[in-house]
Amino acid sequence: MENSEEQKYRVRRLEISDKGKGFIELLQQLSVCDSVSDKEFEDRFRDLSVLGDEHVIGVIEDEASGKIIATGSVFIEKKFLRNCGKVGHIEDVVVDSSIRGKHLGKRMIEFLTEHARDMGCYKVILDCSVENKAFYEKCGFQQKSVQMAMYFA
Ligand SMILES: CC(=O)SCCNC(=O)CCNC(=O)[C@H](O)C(C)(C)COP(=O)(O)OP(=O)(O)OC[C@H]1O[C@@H](n2cnc3c(N)ncnc32)[C@H](O)[C@@H]1OP(=O)(O)O
Repeated sequence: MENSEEQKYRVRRLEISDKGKGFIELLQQLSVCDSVSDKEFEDRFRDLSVLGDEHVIGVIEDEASGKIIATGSVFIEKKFLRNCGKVGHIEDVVVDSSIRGKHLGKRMIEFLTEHARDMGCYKVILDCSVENKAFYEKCGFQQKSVQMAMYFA
């Protein structure tokens, strides 16, 4: 991506005004997220803000349209293992369907993994579908283990 494009599509942290810029609609392209009121959004935003650098949500805003077109999050798990080591967990990565394939997903992953590295994590991990395995490999990840889940709702 050229420098002007890099400037245009820079990753920044989520801001409280981003709900009005299509942030929730973007998340809907990943999973169920259809009834978040303004109050619920603000309450959750404040809950997460208290965590500071321990939980970061990145976004890319399209300056032309003012819409949020990519997002992803990373939270930092503090462990006893690895001599009180830390692990970064990447979640909720999505690029707007109109602009996929232009390396915005990769930029988002770079932002999130760099944050985990800066926070002193010894590794960063994520779960993904088989369809997205090649994308994460291009971002430098390797397949490890098996994903397990138990849903309560
Ligand atoms: C931890 C999680 O959140 S998993 C959930 C991931 N999100 C989703 O599934 C939501 C729907 N999908 C998307 O939003 C997007 O397709 C994403 C986030 C998976 C990828 O974002 P994009 O911006 O389209 O990917 P990007 O352009 O950065 O791709 C980087 C490289 O991976 C490749 N790539 C991207 N997706 C795929 C794929 N599904 N299969 C094979 N290669 C892929 C690209 O061709 C590119 O290769 P290159 O470097 O050789 O040119």
